[in-house]
Amino acid sequence: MKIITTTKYRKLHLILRFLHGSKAYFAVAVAASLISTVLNALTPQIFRFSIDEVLSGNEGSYLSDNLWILAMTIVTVAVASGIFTYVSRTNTAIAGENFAKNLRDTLFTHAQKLPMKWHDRNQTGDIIQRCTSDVEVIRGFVVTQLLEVFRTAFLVITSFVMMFSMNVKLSCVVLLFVPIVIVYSTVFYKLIAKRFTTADEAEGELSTVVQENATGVRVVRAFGREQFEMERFDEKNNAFAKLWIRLGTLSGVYWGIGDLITGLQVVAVIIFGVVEAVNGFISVGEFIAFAAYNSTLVWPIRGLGRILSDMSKAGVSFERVDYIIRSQEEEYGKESVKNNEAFDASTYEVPAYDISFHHVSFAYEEGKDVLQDISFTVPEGRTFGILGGTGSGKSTVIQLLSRLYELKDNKGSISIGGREIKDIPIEELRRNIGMVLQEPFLYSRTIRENIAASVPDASMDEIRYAAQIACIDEAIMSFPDGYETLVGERGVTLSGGQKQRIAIARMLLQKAPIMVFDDSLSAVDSQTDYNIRRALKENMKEATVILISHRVTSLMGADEIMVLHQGKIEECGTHGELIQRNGIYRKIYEIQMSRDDRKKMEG
Ligand SMILES: Nc1ncnc2c1ncn2[C@@H]1O[C@H](COP(=O)(O)OP(=O)(O)OP(=O)(O)O)[C@@H](O)[C@H]1O
Repeated sequence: MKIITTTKYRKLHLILRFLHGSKAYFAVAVAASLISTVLNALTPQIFRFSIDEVLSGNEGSYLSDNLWILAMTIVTVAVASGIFTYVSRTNTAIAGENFAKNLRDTLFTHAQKLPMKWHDRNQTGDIIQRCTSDVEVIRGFVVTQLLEVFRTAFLVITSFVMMFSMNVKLSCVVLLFVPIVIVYSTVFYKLIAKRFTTADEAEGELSTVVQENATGVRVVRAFGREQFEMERFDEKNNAFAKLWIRLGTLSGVYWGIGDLITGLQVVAVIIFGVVEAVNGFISVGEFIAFAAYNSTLVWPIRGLGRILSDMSKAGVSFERVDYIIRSQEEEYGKESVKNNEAFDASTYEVPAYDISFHHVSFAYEEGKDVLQDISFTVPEGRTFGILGGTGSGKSTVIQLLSRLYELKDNKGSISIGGREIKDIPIEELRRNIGMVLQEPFLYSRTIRENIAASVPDASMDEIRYAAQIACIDEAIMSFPDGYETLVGERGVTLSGGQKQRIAIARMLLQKAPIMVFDDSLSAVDSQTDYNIRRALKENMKEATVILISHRVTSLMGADEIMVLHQGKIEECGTHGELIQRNGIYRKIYEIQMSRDDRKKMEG
């Protein structure tokens, strides 16, 4: 998958966009975190004051006689800091979850609108990973690391203000280490960024293998491909593990060297602090407070490396997620229609339904035409059959008709009712074309919901009527739960023919004026195929129908039949004309039908 560059500004823009509706929570979280940091910075000062007060031998002073006041102050500050930490965490959680929800919503909605070409180019596993784990990495960055960056910056400033106010020389010693740690962390950040990209891509490949095997488990078993698939999985799994081991080793080196720098910093502060204390430039209380500030600084500054490394991970995830967000949506329709504010897809009407292909050529990939100079017309209300061997381009014809793939300029034109389909708003076009695809897809929901997917508010009578025409009502009623039977992994396993008929019922319910059957009766027996076609003819007289099939019997009744061969029209005519012509159609017919069958059909 191509990675596009997402600049810092773009990332910031995305963060602000998806924080929409929860910016206030985020602001409260930052403010509460900063207040808690200030409160924590006060504690060493109270220590300092207490120690110096007691050691000064200033007996009789009010505070040395009432040390409980100092103790209570420390407790009060700790409690207040705890409350602000709580406020910060809860608001962070709300902001973070809203952020992730907005981001997931956008990705899902946008992915729905991306063209088929985009889906062909991108692996499902990888898309899933971008919409799930990458979103999680970004969420973690926004709610944890980003807040930590604010907090660390504020902590460093507050601590240095306190330290410089006590002893400039000693503060400079601590300050010396800050750029060393930051430079060191940044170098590490750069080093690790590329490796995270590779690791994420490897995770995507691994998910794809798992997803393919989960969905294609029957094929894997049927062809005895378990060993092959296990080896394929092992290969991806090993590559993935190796990448993470390398990342782990790199992190180990980073943390090891980081420990060394921290140790040196602590030693330097102790040595210089003792020297300053012995020379009387710093009191014992100040020295202890100094040591406390130094230790509170050490971890956030060291953590900066972790934050930066997580930021590099989030940076990669941002690019991966942005790849989806930036991908161009399907062209909606003619610009003039799209930009017309008064446009309402629900009232826009395709004028009439006769379909015309005019010198259409098409290639999925550059230079490899799968359709060549295809021209035909289907008058409104007629049935048009397409016959052809596998890969001859039958499905491509209907995918172009519904604009699942766009026709290139100068490669012919397709029109419905005299109007070019590129000028018809895509929503409207698809609302008028009911399609049953070669491999019907059913949701893991009830049969009723699956049929009603095309018209969610359809009545039970309408649903049953569609199912009766598709010759599936009886079978559905024989299930104990009838139309409420759950389909899929947690429900019944339907046969291929049953799935096809449910998909047909779903399409019939849509009552589209154009109906397309892409080899969608291949899994039903000839008798059921005939029953369905007869019921369709009786009940859907007005519809313009395109029927794709390998089976001559399915097409014989069509008003016109087009025979495709390697993307070209081989023959066109009625069944009778094509039989007379003695060409490829007749050959297929004779192969498929025994003489007795032919007599029966013709008689
Ligand atoms: N999304 C795609 N990307 C690239 N090539 C494709 C795509 N879909 C189909 N093709 C290629 O286009 C050619 C025509 O495919 P099409 O699916 O239209 O054939 P078909 O006649 O419907 O075949 P079948 O009867 O096997 O379904 C084939 O060579 C196929 O490999």
